[in-house]
Amino acid sequence: MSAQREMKEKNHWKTPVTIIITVIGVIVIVALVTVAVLQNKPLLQKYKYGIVLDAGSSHTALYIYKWPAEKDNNTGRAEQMHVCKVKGPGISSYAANPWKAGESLRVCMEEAKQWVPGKRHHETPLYLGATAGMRLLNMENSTASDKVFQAVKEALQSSPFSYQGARILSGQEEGAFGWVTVNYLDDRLKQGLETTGALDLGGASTQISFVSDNFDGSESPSNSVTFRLYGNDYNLYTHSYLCYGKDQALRTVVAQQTQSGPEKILDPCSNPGYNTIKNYSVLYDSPCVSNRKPQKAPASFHHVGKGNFGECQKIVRSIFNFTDCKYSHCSFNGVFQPHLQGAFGAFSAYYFVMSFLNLTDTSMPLETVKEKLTSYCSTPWEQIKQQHRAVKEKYLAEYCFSGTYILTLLTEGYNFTSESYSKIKFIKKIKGSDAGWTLGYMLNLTNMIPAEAPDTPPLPHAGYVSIVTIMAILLFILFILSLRPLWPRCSKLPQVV
Ligand SMILES: Nc1ccn([C@@H]2O[C@H](COP(=O)(O)OP(=O)(O)O)[C@@H](O)[C@H]2O)c(=O)n1
Ligand SMILES: [Ca+2]
Repeated sequence: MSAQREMKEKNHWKTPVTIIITVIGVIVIVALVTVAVLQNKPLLQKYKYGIVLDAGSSHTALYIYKWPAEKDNNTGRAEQMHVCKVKGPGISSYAANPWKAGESLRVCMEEAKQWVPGKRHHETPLYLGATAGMRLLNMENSTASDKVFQAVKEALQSSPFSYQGARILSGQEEGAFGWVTVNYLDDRLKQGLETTGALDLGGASTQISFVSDNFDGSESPSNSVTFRLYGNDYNLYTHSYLCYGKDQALRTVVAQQTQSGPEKILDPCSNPGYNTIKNYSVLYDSPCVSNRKPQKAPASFHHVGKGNFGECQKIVRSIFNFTDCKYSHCSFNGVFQPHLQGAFGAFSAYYFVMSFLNLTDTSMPLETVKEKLTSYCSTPWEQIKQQHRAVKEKYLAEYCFSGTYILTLLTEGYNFTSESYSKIKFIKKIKGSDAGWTLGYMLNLTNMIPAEAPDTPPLPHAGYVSIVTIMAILLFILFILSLRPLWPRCSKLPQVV
């Protein structure tokens, strides 16, 4: 055999070896990179679910949340998946027939079964939290309140979900969980960023919650809520004003006016031309106004609109007590409040009212806000109705009062100045989830926000993938080099002519 042929045969044998080595090498690289890519990343995203019913004074809403199941508690944010508005009034309105309170929830409970996958039903926690409407009913008639809870509990327990209880939230809880929701959705807690204050306006109570550098809780411990979240300590100032939700405040303002002339009131907070007959017993059916009830009241009164912002604001002011304060600073009614600090998110009725009145832009000077309210209040009732045919008359009739109340509460009650007012954002949702106490409440009860910061990996996921890829390629090159003695020495081959 000639030297040339021998060489060729050797090459024939070596080519498949090289191919096999290359294929194995590629497989190893692909396998290593795949392992790196899949590290911590579930192949199929599975979700967990949680349900919270917000039993407010005016209505009940059922919220369904979902979050990635495979991830650690502290990664993958929980988000709102669906909301179901319960038909009819809030559960406290069923004091006379409690079973109807339970019945009212059934439609939304059925809807929830469609949204949460069947095999997750039994492990999905279900909570109901009641706020100021039930706080008032409980004060007025605790037996009726217990019966409403019994009915609600039975309705919820008959669902396939994992019922975790129905209870009245304290004002502090309501305020604090609203703050947790806003800051959680904004990713401020995990990143240890400066937090946003929370302003919640309900129908029967209103809450203000914020972190202030000069508040340590010592001056008024009842306003202090402490949290340790993701390794950061928060000392939150929070207060809930019972009877200062917009529906109870309106009741108080109307009741205030019936004291001077019980047959007819000429109300500056209602549009001119507004004229209805209202029932006294309905107006006074609340512990917020019962002390204002006239001695000899007729069965009904004429509620006539006058439409005057300035006069309306005077009456609104009169429901606040600005004089008594035993602390260094007070908001109103002798309640301690530290200096306002930072940005605020204002949600629930703050948002509904201000968005209707086109007043959500807080860069607008307070003077302009007043001018716009003056104009809305003085618009004839017939014109208002014609311009907003799709809006419920009950809401329409109240916007002059509600706008005036919000402005007065913020600027004179909480002491927002023209500068700090511009730091308020009127919001409904953050990243698709409603602002409100429900999400914060669920995160707390399911221990989804850890007290300590998660052990952050020294490198982000992409870093691991790059390093493993580079190492795999280097290993492969080394391996190929180690096989050098077997390489066909092409350059030394004699030229075949
Ligand atoms: N579309 C809507 C829905 C609610 N609202 C008001 O938002 C408030 C919600 O209060 P709520 O029922 O949560 O009562 P609280 O128990 O929180 O005091 C009520 O005053 C409703 O009238 C509104 O102004 N527009
Ligand atoms: Ca509420």
